[in-house]
Amino acid sequence: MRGYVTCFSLVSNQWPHTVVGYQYVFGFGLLGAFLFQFFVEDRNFSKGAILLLELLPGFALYRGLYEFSQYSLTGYYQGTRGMQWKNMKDVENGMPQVFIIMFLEWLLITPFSFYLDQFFQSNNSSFLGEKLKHLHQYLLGQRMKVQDFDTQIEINKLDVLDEKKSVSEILASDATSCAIVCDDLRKVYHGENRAASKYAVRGLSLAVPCGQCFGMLGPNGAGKTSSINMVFADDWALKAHFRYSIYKRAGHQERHESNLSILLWKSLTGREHLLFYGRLKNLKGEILDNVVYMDEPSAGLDPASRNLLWNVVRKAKQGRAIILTTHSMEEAETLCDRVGIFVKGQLQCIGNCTELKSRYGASYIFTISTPPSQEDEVVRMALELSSSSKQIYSLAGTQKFEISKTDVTIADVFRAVVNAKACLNILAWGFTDTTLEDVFIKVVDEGL
Ligand SMILES: Nc1ncnc2c1ncn2[C@@H]1O[C@H](COP(=O)(O)OP(=O)(O)OP(=O)(O)O)[C@@H](O)[C@H]1O
Repeated sequence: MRGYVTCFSLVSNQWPHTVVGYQYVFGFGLLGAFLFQFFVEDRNFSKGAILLLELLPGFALYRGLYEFSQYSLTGYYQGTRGMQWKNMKDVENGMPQVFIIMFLEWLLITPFSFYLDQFFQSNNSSFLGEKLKHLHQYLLGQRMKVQDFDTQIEINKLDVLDEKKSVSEILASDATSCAIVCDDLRKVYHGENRAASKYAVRGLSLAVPCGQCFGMLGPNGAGKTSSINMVFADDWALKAHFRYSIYKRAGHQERHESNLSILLWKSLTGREHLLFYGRLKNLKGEILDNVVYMDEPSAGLDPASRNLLWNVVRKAKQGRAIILTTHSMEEAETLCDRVGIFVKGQLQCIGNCTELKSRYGASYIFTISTPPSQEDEVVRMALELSSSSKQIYSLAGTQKFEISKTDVTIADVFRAVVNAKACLNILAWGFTDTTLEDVFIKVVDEGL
């Protein structure tokens, strides 16, 4: 019995499986005692049918134990020694078949149990477990489908291409002041069961020098945390595409090696890999200790604590590279020397906030609030200011228009509002240059 419990426990060490294992053994014990045993003892019952029943592991085990008990009972009353090897030849006891069946089933069930064990443990991230999952998908005819899978990820944004170019130059040069250099970083989440796999990070190339704070912006699920986790967190595998500036620091002769896959351990973090290879190259601690990352650090903080945090970050920036993810445009403008906006795992634009605003902000934003009944007059007024005025927001009398900078001057808008006050009940109005938030919305809209 114990052998079978062990066999079923192998399926998983989680208790529900063990309970099922015990129930199986117990159930077959009862069936054996109240059903199968009568067939065995009935001399007229077909031997072939018994053999078929013994193909069920529980019955084969029961038959073996039953025969052992019969021999020991006889031995007890007749003074013999119970079942011995020579008794294997007795045609009536069927022990050779039992041993053969159990041996063959052991050969089959052991790897199968191991397969189930690896496959069903949801938190199993072992290499073998992953391979078995893929094998399972393959066997089910579910060859791994990677959502929007492109082996060659296309980048058509000039600023992003420039960043990629400078990463290549940094990797090609002997010395660099960059604390972080990511080259073509990618992350794929393999779908559970029949779900398609997904590219969470698509070819991120980024160089962050010491003393710079880089802001990662993007909508929920854009791949910011996945990118950061690949560099820093404990339980993520590094891809062979990912190279750290450590190799550059390690010396000229390492360049060739850095372009090849290096030995990566799943149990080590990006930082620990850095330390390991760095120490092998006799690098000093301070080189390895100059990177900080913050994932939405001010989320949930009150304004006073947030200001305090921002001051600390500003001070900490000296001599360190900081990567920060945030949904607060104010935080990005306050702390970041450069920002990158991510959409669907891909960097859509990169640069400092002023650059991005002037690049993406060819328009002013004209906001005006009136009673809802006067909305149409306001739209007419915006169109009079510029025929290309574009309404970008309208709710309960508050409307926002995008007006090209080449079409109007600030004075034109002031004049139009003063004139409109004669016939419209203007509750509030504003005229602003493009904000980082506008850039964000625009870039995200384009990228989706
Ligand atoms: N463990 C995981 N398994 C499968 N998919 C995942 C896993 N973690 C993240 N994803 C998916 O990868 C994509 C990127 O997620 P990620 O958390 O990196 O985005 P994010 O930009 O940090 O989002 P947020 O701003 O909400 O933190 C998302 O579509 C997410 O659903």
